[in-house]
Amino acid sequence: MVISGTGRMGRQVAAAVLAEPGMTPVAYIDALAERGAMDGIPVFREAGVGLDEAKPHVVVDFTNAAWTPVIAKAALERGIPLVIGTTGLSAEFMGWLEAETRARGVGAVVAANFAISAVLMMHFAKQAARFFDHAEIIELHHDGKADSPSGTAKATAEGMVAARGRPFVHPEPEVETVAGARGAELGGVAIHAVRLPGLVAHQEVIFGGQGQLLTIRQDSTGRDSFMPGVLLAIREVLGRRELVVGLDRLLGLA
Ligand SMILES: NC(=O)C1=CN([C@@H]2O[C@H](COP(=O)(O)OP(=O)(O)OC[C@H]3O[C@@H](n4cnc5c(N)ncnc54)[C@H](OP(=O)(O)O)[C@@H]3O)[C@@H](O)[C@H]2O)C=CC1
Ligand SMILES: O=C(O)C1=N[C@H](C(=O)O)C[C@H](O)C1
Repeated sequence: MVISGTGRMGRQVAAAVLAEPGMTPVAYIDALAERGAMDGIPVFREAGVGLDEAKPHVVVDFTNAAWTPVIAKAALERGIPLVIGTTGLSAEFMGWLEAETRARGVGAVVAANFAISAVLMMHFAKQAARFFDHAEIIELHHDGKADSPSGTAKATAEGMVAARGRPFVHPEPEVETVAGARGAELGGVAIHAVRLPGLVAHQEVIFGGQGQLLTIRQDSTGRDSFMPGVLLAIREVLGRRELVVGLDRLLGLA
């Protein structure tokens, strides 16, 4: 296994893979890395060189929307399947990945969230979506997070709108005394992003109706929450020949 990214998630994946029978982290690839090895694992800075030297069965990427297209291109050119957890990826890149995996017959799994509790939270939010006209999302993350809103929040809102077949009702303020007070908006769902030290990754989906509220809340209290999903995706991607978006598809939920 080659791990793209030596950040919080890359290193957590390396530890999980190391502890998993039958899996070995053979190298990291990190374009910005200053050291030649981390945790006893060699670090390559150039994608092609790293893949040619390490010859992995799978690449796992947790980096940044600027880097993921680079490692994805290098991996697919070599026929190596990918598991991608990086969020904030462009629609253009996702379209390219869909076409490229299909054309080459090489698998890729892209999931905004690998925690089973988050996958279920998104699943339940989709189920509730057709019973309410109003919904808002509060996502809460650590203060080091690069992208806002979170990929999970976007995927949740998109899934809810698709499940319902039309946008939610989004009440606009008559007067907005501080710009952005109503948050971002996707398909009528207001999304509010909280960034604080002390948080890991959390989300509330709040549905409002006549005299009632439904709140679906999910908490990742540690990055170990993502590891069973990542390991499942690594195993599954080897048997795939095209792009799979969302862990729900690997869990029989979609
Ligand atoms: N799908 C899921 O379940 C989860 C997804 N994520 C997503 O994973 C991604 C990484 O998260 P996290 O590990 O916390 O982030 P970190 O900031 O800790 O790590 C990011 C990694 O990407 C590298 N990187 C950043 N920018 C670039 C660039 N322009 N070119 C090349 N490499 C770059 C960093 O290199 P360096 O350290 O050398 O600067 C680092 O190795 C995020 O998109 C996050 O949203 C996170 C948790 C769960
Ligand atoms: O950056 C993070 O930490 C996380 N990113 C993913 C996202 O953007 O949804 C998944 C999880 O929320 C943790």
